[in-house]
Amino acid sequence: MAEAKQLGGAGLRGQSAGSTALCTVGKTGAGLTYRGYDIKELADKAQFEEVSYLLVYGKLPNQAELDAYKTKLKGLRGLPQALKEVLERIPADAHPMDVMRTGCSMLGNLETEQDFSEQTDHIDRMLAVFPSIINYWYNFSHKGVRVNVETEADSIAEHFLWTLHDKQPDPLHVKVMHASLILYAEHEFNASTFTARVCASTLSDIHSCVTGAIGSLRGPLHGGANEAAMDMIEQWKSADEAEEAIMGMLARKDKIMGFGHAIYRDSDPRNAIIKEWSQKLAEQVGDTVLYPVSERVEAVMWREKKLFCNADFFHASAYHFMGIPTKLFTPIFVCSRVAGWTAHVMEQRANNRIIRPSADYTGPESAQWVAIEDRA
Ligand SMILES: CC(=O)SCCNC(=O)CCNC(=O)[C@H](O)C(C)(C)COP(=O)(O)OP(=O)(O)OC[C@H]1O[C@@H](n2cnc3c(N)ncnc32)[C@H](O)[C@@H]1OP(=O)(O)O
Ligand SMILES: O=C([O-])CC(=O)C(=O)O
Repeated sequence: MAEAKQLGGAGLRGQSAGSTALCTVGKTGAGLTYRGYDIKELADKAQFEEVSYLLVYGKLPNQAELDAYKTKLKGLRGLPQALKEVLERIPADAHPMDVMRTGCSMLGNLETEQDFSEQTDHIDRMLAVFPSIINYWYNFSHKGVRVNVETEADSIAEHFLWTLHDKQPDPLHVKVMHASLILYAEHEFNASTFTARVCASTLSDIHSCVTGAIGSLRGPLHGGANEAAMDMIEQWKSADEAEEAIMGMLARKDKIMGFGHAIYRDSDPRNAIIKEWSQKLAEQVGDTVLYPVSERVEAVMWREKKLFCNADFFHASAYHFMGIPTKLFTPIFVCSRVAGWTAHVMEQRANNRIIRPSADYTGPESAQWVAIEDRA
């Protein structure tokens, strides 16, 4: 394991803002772990529901617990009529992350958390219904179809793909979705999780915490990078063309989306895992362009800048190969990260003090009052 990145300067980098038992990120000797379990082992061996249960309920479920949990989640996929009506009014050209934000917020109006003792029921509900929200809106606004969201799918991974394409998905795609949802589920005090914790620290309700977190995840420096990476790589018809374009972008000091990380120094452990799945999917669809382009961009970025792919970069091609529209990439991140966000909300609530840091004042020392008619 490489040394931890030297952290300092702006963006609260390197400052501890609290403690957590949920996750280590880039910790020497540990890397990325969820409650002590290595990410590679989880992504290889677990279903997403085992991981969401681990995060929210504090332990890996045994078979009976997993079965009961999945049955419960399956029963929570339906959309209330009032939420369907709201989704039907959101235009096709809306940003899908705005749809998620509104969907979560509307759910909070219809099924308000009245007391923190209800928190796990609301968390289970959000995990189960978020894929229904985005795919109901997508199918209605783009195809005029009111898709059935009460599918027979065995898992959240399968339910997402089933409600997107309105048919039972390819088992390989379901397997990849499990891995993807696991990789995205949790990442310590990243920007969106910190947003959720700040909101939780005011003793606000769980839908407000998650709605705020969705807003933070939307930005291209965070979750939105997977879509931005896709928009970039699909422009190029060959690896050579990609290399030339990347060299130009670096010369212009453009940001290359899907590269770099606030904490990791020389690799993001999620990349190797999703990259392997992207390669398998490329073989399945007979791709000869997108995967080689992605690999070349990865090589050039490392050669030129020692910048590495983060979790988002190979997610772009992997999702694309599964027929997922680019605009739905970041909402999938929401369907996964809601497990981590809400586990953090529970952790914050269990040992709360309102989060309220200080600022270094940089304004004028003292200003003289000027009457409005005398102002320049
Ligand atoms: C799931 C996730 O949210 S992962 C993150 C997804 N975001 C992206 O992929 C967006 C692209 N990446 C970035 O903007 C950044 O790497 C961030 C936001 C992830 C991290 O930001 P920081 O911690 O401030 O980056 P860091 O301190 O390592 O930057 C060091 C230098 O590398 C540059 N750099 C970092 N990432 C990139 C990049 N992707 N492309 C080009 N240059 C970069 C920075 O501009 C900086 O240069 P400077 O010193 O001349 O200003
Ligand atoms: O940790 C971060 O800053 C961003 C990230 O990779 C994530 O949230 O998954």
